[in-house]
Amino acid sequence: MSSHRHKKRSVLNEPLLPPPAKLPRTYDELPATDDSQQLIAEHYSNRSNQTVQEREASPIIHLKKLNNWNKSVLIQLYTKKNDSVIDIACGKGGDLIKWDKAKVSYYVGIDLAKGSIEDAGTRYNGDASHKSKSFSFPARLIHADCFTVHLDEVLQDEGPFDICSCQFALHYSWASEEEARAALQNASAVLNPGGYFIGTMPDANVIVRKLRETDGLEFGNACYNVKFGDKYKEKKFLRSEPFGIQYQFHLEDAVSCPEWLVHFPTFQALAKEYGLELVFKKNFHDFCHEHIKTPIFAELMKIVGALGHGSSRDRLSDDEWDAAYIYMAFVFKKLSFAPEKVWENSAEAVYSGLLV
Ligand SMILES: C[S@@+](CC[C@H](N)C(=O)[O-])C[C@H]1O[C@@H](n2cnc3c(N)ncnc32)[C@H](O)[C@@H]1O
Repeated sequence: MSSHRHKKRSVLNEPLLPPPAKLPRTYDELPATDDSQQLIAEHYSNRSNQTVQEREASPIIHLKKLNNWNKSVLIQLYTKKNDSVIDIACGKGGDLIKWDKAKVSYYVGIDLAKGSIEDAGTRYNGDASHKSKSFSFPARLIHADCFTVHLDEVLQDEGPFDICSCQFALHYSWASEEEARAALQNASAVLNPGGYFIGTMPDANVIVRKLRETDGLEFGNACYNVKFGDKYKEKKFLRSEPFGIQYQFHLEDAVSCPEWLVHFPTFQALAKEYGLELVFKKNFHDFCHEHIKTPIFAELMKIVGALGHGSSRDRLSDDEWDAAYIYMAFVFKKLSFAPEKVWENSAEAVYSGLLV
């Protein structure tokens, strides 16, 4: 008995996470949008696939690994064997292996950045110089704008799905109410009743709190930078205008483009309109602290090496841990009696499919 307990403790005690940051107060006021979709698509399309060596040399390698661990945990918590999955804003298919480990039966990945969809195809199929890992599930990759295209119509012969995943991307839909609604309508429309909408995105509470704590309109550290425009010099955001609150985001060696705050209470209320009920939301610090307690996830943390081995060069830095604090995870469940929502804006959007 005691040896069993001792064994368990050693798993829980190691690896050690830094303490969570103090949770922010909820910000109570929020307040526009320009056409930035093109910029976002180009930014992500133009990011080249890194080699393993380039990736390991990244100044935020431990943060990238920690983010991957968070996504893996979320996927493993909510995916059952043989589930079908739709990955909204799938990027370069960085989660394909995670879905393989979760033993899904079918995968559809969709992204606005054509270059990223092509890279995802290469990751799945391999290319002339690299034979890919062979995945145990069939996949379809589609180049489309997930926040304007009606995905249920595009995928009417394939859905509904058990899991809808949107990792590090939902905030791009908050450029306008139309896009935020379309994102949620899509997530709901492609899901089976009882299915899960899982995701990760910036934590607007933390961002607004940090903005208010800083003298100017800019904050960050060696890993990231957030900059608001003069329009927000009062640092007040109207609850009645929760969409289109843009800031410029830079994450070293990863992202440099406009992003939008997602006011969570509004997000939750909108999701409910589309038959999606909140299961949980959690800042990454709390999410990490909670799930590192589970031996298999602690073991996974060691395998992915997010915390490193403790030497000054090989460990999650304080700045990386502080950068993790600006993100959160969320899960919604599709109600079995979800309302039938009709698309209000039926503008036809262009998409092109790429079968892999
Ligand atoms: C930070 S990356 C995350 C990629 C991937 N989900 C991951 O976790 O590795 C954000 C992704 O959102 C995509 N994106 C942004 N706006 C989009 C839209 N309207 N429709 C589809 N994808 C979009 C970008 O092209 C980019 O691939």
